Amino acid sequence: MIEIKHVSQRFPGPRGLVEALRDINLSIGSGEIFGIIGRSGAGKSTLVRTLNLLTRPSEGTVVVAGRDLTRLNAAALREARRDIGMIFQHFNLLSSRTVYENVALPLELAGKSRSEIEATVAPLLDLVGLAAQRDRYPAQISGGQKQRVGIARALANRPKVLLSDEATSALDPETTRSILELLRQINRELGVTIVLITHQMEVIKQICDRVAVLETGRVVESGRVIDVFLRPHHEVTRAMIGDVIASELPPALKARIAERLVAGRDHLLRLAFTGAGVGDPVLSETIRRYALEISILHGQVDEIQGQAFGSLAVLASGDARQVGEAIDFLRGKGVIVEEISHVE
Ligand SMILES: Nc1ncnc2c1ncn2[C@@H]1O[C@H](COP(=O)(O)OP(=O)(O)OP(=O)(O)O)[C@@H](O)[C@H]1O
Repeated sequence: MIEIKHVSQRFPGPRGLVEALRDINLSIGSGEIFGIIGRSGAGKSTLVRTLNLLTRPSEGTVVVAGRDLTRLNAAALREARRDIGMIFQHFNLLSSRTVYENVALPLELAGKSRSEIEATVAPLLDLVGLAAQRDRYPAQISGGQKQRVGIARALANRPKVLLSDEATSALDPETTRSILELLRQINRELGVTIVLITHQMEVIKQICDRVAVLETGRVVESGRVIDVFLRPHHEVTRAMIGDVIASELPPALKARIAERLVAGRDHLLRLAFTGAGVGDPVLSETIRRYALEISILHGQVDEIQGQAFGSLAVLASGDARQVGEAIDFLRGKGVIVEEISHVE
């Protein structure tokens, strides 16, 4: 549905060119919920603006629903943008218009008749749960309800793609969950492809099928959400999924661990497991079988789209052969084990 090929974006800055996006390549399938996550300044806003060509990339192509947006003239681009709905962090509603009139706006701009507008807007308000609020003004509804209006408005032109730019960042956790639930329902019922730009891993965990991690304008990691959680490669990804990585341990502990790693009897391991493994006593069984001493440095149990996921950082003491056998045993039980050789 969306093919981003070799997209780079450079802006003139006070100290020369700023490379906001560097050779981005992403392929997002029809009906997918795809997350793009990154820290502040990573290039998320620039990427989302490039996806509907609000910003023209310095290089590369953006194909949405079979059309290369970079090759269209202004009129054709306006037409192509009807396939792309967008929702925003601050909702961008018109305060002088009611809920109904806000949702109707894109249809008015497209020259639809009053009856066509009513026939489209009424079911959309039902879908987002705002039928009873149709004559209220934005100032008279909650933040979550405002975002529901934003979603209904974005769907008015029956887009194939919905772009969400930090749409839940201004909402409390419970409202965030309900908005994400609504987006998932829209994805399933209407088949709309959704691209979510966010800095919140919670958003990715709750509804995304796949994720790309953006850092200094590059995609540093991408894949199925569960796979990225199980085997994060990049430090930024680890930090974002809340994994305590060696470099984030308290300095005094880090120094002690570094000494113990050098001495050779200790091994710093990251264990990750999913599904049934989360409830299994596999670690205690390993300790018993291989006569290891294990100190747990950090642990978390989480849920990714309803699937349990756990990760642990442990220091295992024992001779190299014992530890090696224990690692093989854990891997045999479906645990993903990574040995971290040094702490900096
Ligand atoms: N119009 C512009 N002119 C110059 N530099 C820009 C422009 N837009 C973005 N940048 C720079 O590009 C980089 C990426 O910015 P961008 O706003 O895309 O990041 P972001 O990931 O959305 O960050 P945030 O989460 O803080 O909004 C930053 O270094 C930013 O200063």
